[in-house]
Amino acid sequence: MMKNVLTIAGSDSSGGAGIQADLKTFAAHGVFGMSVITAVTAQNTQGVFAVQDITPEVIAKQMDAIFSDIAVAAVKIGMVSQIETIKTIAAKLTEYGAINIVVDPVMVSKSGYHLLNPAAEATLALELLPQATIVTPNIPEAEVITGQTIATLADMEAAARTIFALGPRNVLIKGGHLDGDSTDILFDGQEFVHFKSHRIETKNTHGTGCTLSSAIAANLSRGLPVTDAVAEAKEYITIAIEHSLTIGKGVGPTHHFYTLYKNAGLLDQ
Ligand SMILES: Nc1ncnc2c1ncn2[C@@H]1O[C@H](COP(=O)(O)OP(=O)(O)OP(=O)(O)O)[C@@H](O)[C@H]1O
Ligand SMILES: Cc1ncc(COP(=O)(O)O)c(N)n1
Repeated sequence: MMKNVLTIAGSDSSGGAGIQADLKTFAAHGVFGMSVITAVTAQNTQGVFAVQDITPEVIAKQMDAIFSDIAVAAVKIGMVSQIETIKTIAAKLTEYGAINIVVDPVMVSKSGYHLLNPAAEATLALELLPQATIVTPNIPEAEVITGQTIATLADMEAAARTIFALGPRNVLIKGGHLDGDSTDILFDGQEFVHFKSHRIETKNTHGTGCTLSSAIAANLSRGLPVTDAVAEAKEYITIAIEHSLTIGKGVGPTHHFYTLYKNAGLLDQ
């Protein structure tokens, strides 16, 4: 039976990141996507120009509407903006006993806009990380959460240990921001697993983190163990970046449906 997967995140008007990337990723994985919108951003490949946060009351109502009616097999959490937003989401996840929770601790957009109020960073770590099946910070986010500097794979492993101590069951530190190969490191409290891909030379990496975390959530919803869920998600994002789309004048999006379109003979249309 098709699994139902929820994203709790912000809307990206240009469709490359946030809710839009998440729903496309869910569709590409054959799961039924649902969304709780935390904020509406006016955004394109060049920057973020305005943000309207959705009130905690309306976020709570969106979660009630979904969880009171539909079985949710996994939840991905992205942009969460404000302290009260985070507290509301954390309380509702507890109330409904949500499972397979993937927390992507989105802080600053590629274009440099603070999508998370810096005053809410500690709340995110305290309230959401303990509920996470897996948390997926990029390097700058891992540096903020830990206060540690990360320049090497060994630094990534050390930061993963520090973040694990905050309560998530697994930590995946993404290596997209280091030079050289793009290696993501998974830590389950016991062992490290490295997921390596060669660095793809492209400027089009808008929404890569959103896409990876949604792919992990989709894979967890199908019952895959965490290591397999991450391995398959890493393959998916690598293909999506390899075939990224030069849309707009700035940092373009990735291609969510490359393999599906290829198999259906749709690529030349
Ligand atoms: N140039 C690249 N070549 C290959 N893989 C990449 C590249 N850039 C990012 N990745 C991969 O994409 C995934 C997302 O990593 P990244 O560090 O870019 O996350 P992020 O900064 O949170 O993304 P975003 O903020 O755009 O959502 C990781 O699996 C990473 O290894
Ligand atoms: C609504 C929303 N959520 C997340 C991101 C992060 O993606 P990126 O770092 O590629 O800008 C974004 N830009 N917008």
